Amino acid sequence: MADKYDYDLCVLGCGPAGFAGAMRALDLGKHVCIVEGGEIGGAGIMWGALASKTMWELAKDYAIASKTDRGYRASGLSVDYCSVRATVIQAAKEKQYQMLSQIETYSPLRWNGPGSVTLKRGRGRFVTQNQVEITCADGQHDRVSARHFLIATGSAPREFPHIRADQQRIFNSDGVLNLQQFPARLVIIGAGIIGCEYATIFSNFGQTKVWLVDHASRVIPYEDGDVSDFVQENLVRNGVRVIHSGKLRDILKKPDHLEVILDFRDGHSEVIEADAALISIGRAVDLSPLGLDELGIEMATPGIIRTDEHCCVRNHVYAAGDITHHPALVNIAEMEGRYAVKHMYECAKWPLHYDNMSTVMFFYPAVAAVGLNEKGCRRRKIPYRVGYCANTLCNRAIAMRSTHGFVKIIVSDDEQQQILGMRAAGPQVSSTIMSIAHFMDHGKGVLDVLRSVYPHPTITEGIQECLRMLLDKSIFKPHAFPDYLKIRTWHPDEDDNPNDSPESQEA
Ligand SMILES: Cc1cc2nc3c(=O)[nH]c(=O)nc-3n(C[C@H](O)[C@H](O)[C@H](O)COP(=O)(O)OP(=O)(O)OC[C@H]3O[C@@H](n4cnc5c(N)ncnc54)[C@H](O)[C@@H]3O)c2cc1C
Ligand SMILES: NC(=O)c1ccc[n+]([C@@H]2O[C@H](COP(=O)([O-])OP(=O)(O)OC[C@H]3O[C@@H](n4cnc5c(N)ncnc54)[C@H](O)[C@@H]3O)[C@@H](O)[C@H]2O)c1
Repeated sequence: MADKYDYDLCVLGCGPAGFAGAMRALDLGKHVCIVEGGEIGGAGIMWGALASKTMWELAKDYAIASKTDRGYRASGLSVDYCSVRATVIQAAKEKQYQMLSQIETYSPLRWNGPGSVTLKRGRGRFVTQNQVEITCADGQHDRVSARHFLIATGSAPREFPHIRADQQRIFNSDGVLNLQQFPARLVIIGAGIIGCEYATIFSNFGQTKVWLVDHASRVIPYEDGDVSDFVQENLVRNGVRVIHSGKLRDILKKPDHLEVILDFRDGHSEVIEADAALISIGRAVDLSPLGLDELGIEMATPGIIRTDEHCCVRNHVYAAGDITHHPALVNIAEMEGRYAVKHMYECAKWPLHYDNMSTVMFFYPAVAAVGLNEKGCRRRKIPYRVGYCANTLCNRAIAMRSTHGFVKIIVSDDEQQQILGMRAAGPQVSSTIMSIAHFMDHGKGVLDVLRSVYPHPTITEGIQECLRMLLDKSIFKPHAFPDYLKIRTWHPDEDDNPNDSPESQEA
């Protein structure tokens, strides 16, 4: 093993950040100990990204199977929550066992190559600069020492101080799989990504009356107004009742129902009777169990761990993933975990950068995002042009009978027309977003993208047509289809039209 320490690297947490970091250290021939106190895969697998996306896929398939506008109709369609839950758990376990299989493949008990991976189950806490104490589920303690540490212990659902998620009737995203059946009435508090995703899932299954409440005046309030409106319209079309500017006062547990009390800015209150409530008001980090004071790490703000641009907290201690307070995404967690290890062993080839990180929001239809939106450009006073093409004109979307969606591309308002950001909604956006993210990473403009001709019929042709439109060369013309094809320009010295400005929408 590694000189005077048990291991070269000890990784706390085996979610996306910890697992990716450990595997990169293995590539570099290091002996790694992973300490995991809960489920392998963390929020990336069991109660977060993979589990919720499995449920989203099942719900979407069910909604499509329920359609009656495509020349055929399914009969005898039925769904029960226990079967859905079993399928979701099966999917999550599939991934967990892939991770475990790889860990065991590189166990020092059987792998003789350079480096190894050892998994220890329990919650880790620093007891000295180079030593962690592990508390196992049965109360036993173990200690490991290492030269370097990667803290990747993630985040947890943010809670209301006065309302506990009992995971029986009041849930957060960690407990959704505890439901025993589809609730007849579900109130979701928080209309961010998790709230809108679960509102989509439960409304797609069609068994639950859903309310979606937020204290802001829009759903996904950090996106541009037109994107938020699009998402809200789809939720409402799916039967979700969206309630804005509602502050949750309390949730009263009655024997056979919940009473959800909301207070509004205009002074009135509303009480909703429901069977279950889901709280999705963001995520928070709890550093207190980690013993960071043993490392002499000062927390200027409670719950915030400061990392430098290399994910380094101090000398031999790094942090990656949700714990760093960068956007809570699997791709960011993995990127940081891998980068932190490369920096530890001085083999990082380029700096970390977060600017063109793509993300997909799993609504109905899904919405994908990369780079700046209009709000971001206006905040930074960047003059821009924005092209909008509705999927209504895209042949592939027409063939799919799924024209609900759009492509919106923002470019710099100069000769180069550098691509600054894109938002897209509709089928296949999780793949199409990357075709633009690559160009953005290389600082390319509209003309660079248009050198390639897109295959037909594909959803990506919407991107091509949108970019052509920004050069006044589109095949279909905004003048002929003003609702489907739009171009806007914005300059910092312009007075915003209050009805048009994405800034005017509350964030
Ligand atoms: C409902 C939901 C849906 C999501 N959907 C998406 C999505 O579609 N796409 C996307 O990119 N992101 C999504 N995310 C976000 C994504 O899951 C997180 O950003 C990601 O999992 C963070 O990875 P992490 O490794 O930092 O932390 P986590 O995945 O939270 O893993 C941390 C691990 O550390 C362990 N741990 C904690 N404390 C200790 C300790 N003291 N000792 C040992 N182990 C410890 C935990 O048990 C856990 O396994 C979603 C999140 C949620 C909640
Ligand atoms: N598809 C994805 O990429 C994906 C999916 C799920 C989660 N995630 C990650 O997980 C993070 C957490 O998701 P989230 O939805 O919990 O957080 P969020 O920050 O996306 O949204 C929280 C929402 O709760 C509202 N809110 C906050 N306090 C409130 C209160 N007191 N009353 C009413 N509303 C309140 C906010 O206005 C906001 O709309 C996301 O930011 C994202 O990074 C990503």
